[in-house]
Amino acid sequence: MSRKQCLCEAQIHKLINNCISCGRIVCSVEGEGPCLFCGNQIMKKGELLIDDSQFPDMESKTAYSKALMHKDKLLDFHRRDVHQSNIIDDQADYYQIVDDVWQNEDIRSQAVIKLIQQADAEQTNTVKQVLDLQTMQFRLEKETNAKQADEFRDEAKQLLKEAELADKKKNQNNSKTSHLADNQEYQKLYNEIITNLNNETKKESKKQNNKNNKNNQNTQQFKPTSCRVQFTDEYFQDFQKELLKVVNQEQQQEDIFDESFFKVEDGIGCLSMHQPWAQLVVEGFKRIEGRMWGTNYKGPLWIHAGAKQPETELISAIEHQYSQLYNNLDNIPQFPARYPTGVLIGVVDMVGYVRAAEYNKMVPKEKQEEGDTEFKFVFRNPRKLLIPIQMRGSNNIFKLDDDILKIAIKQLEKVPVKWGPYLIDPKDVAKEAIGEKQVDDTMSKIQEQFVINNINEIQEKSINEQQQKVENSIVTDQPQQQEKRYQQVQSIDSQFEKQLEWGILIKNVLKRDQLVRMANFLSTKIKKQNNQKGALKLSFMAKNQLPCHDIITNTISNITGNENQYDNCTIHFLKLADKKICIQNATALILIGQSMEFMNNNQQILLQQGKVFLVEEGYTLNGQFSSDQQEENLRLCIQNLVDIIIIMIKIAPSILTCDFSIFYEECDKLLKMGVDWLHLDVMDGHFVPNLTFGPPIIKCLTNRLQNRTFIDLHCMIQEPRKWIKDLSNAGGHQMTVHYESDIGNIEELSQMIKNAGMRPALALKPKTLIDHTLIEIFDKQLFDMILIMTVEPGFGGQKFMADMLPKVTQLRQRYPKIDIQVDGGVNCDNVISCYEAGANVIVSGSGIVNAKDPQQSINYMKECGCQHFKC
Ligand SMILES: O=C(CO)[C@@H](O)[C@H](O)COP(=O)(O)O
Repeated sequence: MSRKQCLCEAQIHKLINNCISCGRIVCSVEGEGPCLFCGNQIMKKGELLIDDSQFPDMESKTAYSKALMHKDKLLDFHRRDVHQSNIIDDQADYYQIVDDVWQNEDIRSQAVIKLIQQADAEQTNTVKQVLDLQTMQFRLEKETNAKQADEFRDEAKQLLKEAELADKKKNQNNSKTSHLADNQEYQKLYNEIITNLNNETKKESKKQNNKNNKNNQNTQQFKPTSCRVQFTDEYFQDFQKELLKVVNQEQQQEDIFDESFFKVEDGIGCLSMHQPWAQLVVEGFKRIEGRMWGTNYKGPLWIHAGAKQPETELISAIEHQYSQLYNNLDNIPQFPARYPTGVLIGVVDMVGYVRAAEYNKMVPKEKQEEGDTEFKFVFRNPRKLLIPIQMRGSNNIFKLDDDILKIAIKQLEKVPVKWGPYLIDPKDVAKEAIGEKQVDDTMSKIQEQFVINNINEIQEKSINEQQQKVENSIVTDQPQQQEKRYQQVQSIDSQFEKQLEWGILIKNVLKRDQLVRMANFLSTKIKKQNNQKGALKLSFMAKNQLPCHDIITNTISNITGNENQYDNCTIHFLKLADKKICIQNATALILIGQSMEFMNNNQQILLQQGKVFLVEEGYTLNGQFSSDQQEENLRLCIQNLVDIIIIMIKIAPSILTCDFSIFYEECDKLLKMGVDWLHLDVMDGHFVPNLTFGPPIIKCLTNRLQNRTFIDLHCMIQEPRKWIKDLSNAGGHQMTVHYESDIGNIEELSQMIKNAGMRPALALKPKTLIDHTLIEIFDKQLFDMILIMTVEPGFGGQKFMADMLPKVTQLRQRYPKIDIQVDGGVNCDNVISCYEAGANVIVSGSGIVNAKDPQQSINYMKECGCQHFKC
């Protein structure tokens, strides 16, 4: 037969061999000779490429022949005996029955012969063209050998059916028969395999035991494997057990638990997740994450949202799932506004994990948020990034890049979580082997928690009802009656104590005298708290909602006597226990129930437990609370506070006119006078005809200032994007770039500044008019602040250009909330006109530094601002 290409892969014709170059399966139709695909010489079966010269010594030659013998022995064992066990595996789905080695050999081989005959007949198949004289048309007719091929195929099919039936029958009959017991050679081989497996298993379990600190081998869990194995006699049941051990070892490698592998050396871990689940984690909805692998990693775990864009339908479905999961709680917060992809989005505390079996016992089915995964990671304390940071993800838990970490920490926002219950107690997490008793304990704890939660809900409801009654009885706004209302509210105290471990930050609503009264009111509550500490702690622990939010807000409404005012008021409950906190520019801060140390202008103030302190707007407090929490917590906490503070009026002295030989001392002096920001003018000698300083000098200053103030960088430089990273590293909090400089793609530039952890701001020179292009830019909210220059940039001490103020007015009308800064020639004589135009951030160099009494100038500027903005 001449050589022809054939695609049967030796399923129909006899196998010659595989091509060792391209892997083609060569059948007898393709025959020996060069491979018809790649041209490489096809070796015949049994032919070896290895010659004696490849064995340097006798020893390796003997080893090689021994290996060959061993291979033959195993193949022999496999060929002759394996059919006695019925092994079903996934591969079988992909192969035809003729190729199925597990089938009855005799009948199968007859069927194969028939198929070969059929194929050969088809090979020589000829088709005749026949002219139909009736229709006068040609038709095709098969020659007799083709018909014969059809017959062969039918016979083969029949035989294969028989083979299948015979195999089934045989398996049924085989169940009680030992097939190997009388064959000593096989018995020996079997024993050999079992001994090896046993040794391997012992070694492996020892390793596992050491690693996981397990003492009890019996706690190892065997899991079903992808290969279903059914053995039919006792003898093979032993074999099965041993085999399962091996399979389980492999399985355990898949179901990875390797502490060293997932330990993020010297760094903070990050986990990549798909949206929308990732966002739900950092916004406090998703508290459990299921994985097929385990890890002992604990502590802050950053969450990266993978690049895959989630479908709208998927988002709705998952949001629906979570609203159901929380039983459509009334106080369930809004679902995330955005599900960004390919970015770092926040951080949670990884408490540990629970295994699937424990999870199923701990959490009722309807409350389970994770499906069929072995390890359930337990998350707490979610914090989200105000601005997600673009980055790539990776597998498993990977180390977060230090640079990204630095930036990310600066802009975290704490997420409220108390509205919904946690179903797993951290104490029950990450126990390797949980005994029956422990499980029971855990169950009772959870049941207890459910009960307590329900009681609390009922109590809260009744308190709210009482509160409502009190409110309804209020008819006038006379001060005495207001005072009476406090008294009434004070009497509702059963739940109130819950927030005594908390601080409250009230922004933008109460006047100073109102705050003092509020503080006094809360003080009386604290006194009560001191008398009943133990009981309070318990109820607080069991409660999973924001403590007394309604009571506080209602009290504020009562104090102000104006419910609508509450619309502008933001109240933040800050959990202060065990936290170090540093505060800047708080409107009002009432701290309750904690001993803390503050530093105000280098003066240490001890805030004692049980007392309330009020921090007025404009004050800059810096300091630390004594605590044994990690440094990390401190930084996160600082950022949480800084982020939630509304910036109203800011006095930002320009230090251009100060004495640079005592740079730090000059800044320190200004800070002690109560200024809000430091405005640093960075000039490059190109964009403006003056040179000042750059990142190294800024860094020296910020190092000494130790994060005491907000560093406002006014960059009068030609290529601002070149300097973003350096300026951020130098300690900048805000980077103002000039519209007239080489900004390139403005959206990209703004994003780059945000990514570097700074607020982006845009400055306009006096000659730049606010046109459509600029309005489009500002409408996109690319910048947090707009700087209207009221002098030509480059030098301090110039004359204020009042004709720039209409620009400020124009912007304020369109953007009521944005920060608008004025810079150049601003002093006590013109500051009111700046406020009136709508500016809220005042840069003043010579107006403060060269003033007769700088402190007085600062105070005056502040007072005018407060009066104008009624804050
Ligand atoms: O950016 C600049 C000048 O380019 C300003 O920051 C001035 O340095 C402000 O100083 P005074 O005009 O208030 O003296």
